[in-house]
Amino acid sequence: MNIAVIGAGYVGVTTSIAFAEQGHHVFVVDLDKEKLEKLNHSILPFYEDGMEELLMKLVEQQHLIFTDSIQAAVRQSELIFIAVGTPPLPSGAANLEQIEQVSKAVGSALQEYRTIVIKSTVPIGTGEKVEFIIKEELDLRKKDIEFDVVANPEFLREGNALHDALYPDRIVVGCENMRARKMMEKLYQNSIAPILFTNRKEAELVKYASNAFLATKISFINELARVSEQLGINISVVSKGMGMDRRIGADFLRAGIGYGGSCFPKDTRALLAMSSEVGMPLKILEAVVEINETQVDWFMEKIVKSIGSLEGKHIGLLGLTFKPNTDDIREATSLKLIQELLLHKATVSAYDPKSTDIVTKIYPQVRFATCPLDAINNVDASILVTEWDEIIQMDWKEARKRVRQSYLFDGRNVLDPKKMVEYGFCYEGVGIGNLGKENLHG
Ligand SMILES: NC(=O)C1=CN([C@@H]2O[C@H](COP(=O)(O)OP(=O)(O)OC[C@H]3O[C@@H](n4cnc5c(N)ncnc54)[C@H](O)[C@@H]3O)[C@@H](O)[C@H]2O)C=CC1
Ligand SMILES: O=C(O)[C@H]1O[C@H](OP(=O)(O)OP(=O)(O)OC[C@H]2O[C@@H](n3ccc(=O)[nH]c3=O)[C@H](O)[C@@H]2O)[C@H](O)[C@@H](O)[C@@H]1O
Repeated sequence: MNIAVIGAGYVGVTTSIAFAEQGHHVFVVDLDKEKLEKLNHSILPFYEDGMEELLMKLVEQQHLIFTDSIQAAVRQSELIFIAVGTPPLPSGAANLEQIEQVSKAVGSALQEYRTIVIKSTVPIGTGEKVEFIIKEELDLRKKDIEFDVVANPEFLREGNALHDALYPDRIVVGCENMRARKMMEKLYQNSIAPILFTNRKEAELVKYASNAFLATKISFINELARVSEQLGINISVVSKGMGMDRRIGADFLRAGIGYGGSCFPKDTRALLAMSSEVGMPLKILEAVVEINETQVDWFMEKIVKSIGSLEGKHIGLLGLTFKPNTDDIREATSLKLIQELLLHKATVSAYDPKSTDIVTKIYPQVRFATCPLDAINNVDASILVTEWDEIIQMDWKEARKRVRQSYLFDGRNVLDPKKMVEYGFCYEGVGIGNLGKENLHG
């Protein structure tokens, strides 16, 4: 099929590559000419391991065409995917400006029947809104052209994006009639993933509910970690025990210094705003957001409790991105942590394999190291913020020799506490308590 994908962000580019890899011809549209130019030269606008090679192949085969013309893409494609951003407004609600702009442009480009598919994460009722805007444009042009609007939310994870787009757990398609459903069945006819057909609003809510539920698992375990610590219980063992029950599931039960990224914080707040708008604010979600927003503060309290005033102390941060295998620092907990450390008048060194350039611009006061060992050279405390393999597997024995004081805070519970104590660290995780105090003055 010929497919247009509007918006060349993480989702637009990844789904375009996945469709092209499945044999479709994809026109990728964006307003950002510089981005299009780079994509044309097989340079991704974000870091995702292994994706550039595939991009290069598909560009060479002309299965992927990059353009700034919505008109040309809409005219040549049977399916039009909308994958633009839906960033948060100050109220927490989603900003639909990009969606509205694209809907208008699609309305003014339509010449014959098209199925328009919303891939972006959008508030309940956006399908109707998009339909209304397109209809309005057609009325202005005095054209009576038929079209359908479908909701087909995306569930990919950054860092695993291509795999998730090619082999999703499920495909959710919200449509309002058989014609649209048939188009979507044709598109996904070779997919091995189960397809759930719903109405449009149901599909829109499945997306928010899924992200909110995953965020709930994280905040649940993070709050429980605070309690475990008081009780002298290791939360990692508790997570393991809970996760062995298939009804609960082991994923998203890892305690840490909080979730970040471009989606969980944004989507939980947007769902809260939607629920409040209909007079039913989701109490659980209010708590989920609050726990996440205070997790760094709680972690900072632990640090201060252990090492005392941070004034003049040298702190080394390991990892800055909101999770490993991405260069994304949107809503990364590292940013709040740096801000707090600087407020406490600490000196901060940091290492990250991918995001140093961006963070340098935000915090020029921070010294950016070239490798993990360099980041903790002569520090009073080391903090693991993002669980990059390179950081987990660094030479921790050597690391112990480099630090000035042996405090080690594991913000992701990924290091082996016993080994760290053996190497001479005083180790503290999230809900794991404090081990190796005897190493403090060694
Ligand atoms: N980033 C992720 O991992 C995931 C994101 N989502 C959702 O997908 C949507 C897109 O997310 P991202 O790709 O991260 O967004 P993004 O903000 O990185 O990219 C959006 C792109 O749309 C382009 N754009 C904006 N207005 C346009 C217009 N009028 N015409 C053409 N292009 C236009 C922008 O230039 C930009 O390149 C959001 O709703 C997000 O919540 C869903 C699943 C995963
Ligand atoms: O809507 C979206 O954009 C996407 O949001 C998340 O994907 P992503 O933000 O890429 O990253 P996740 O792997 O979900 O991690 C999010 C945050 O939760 C944290 N996390 C995750 C798991 C866990 O057990 N504990 C924990 O603190 C991570 O460190 C990270 O900061 C969802 O997993 C995707 O399904 C969804 O499509």
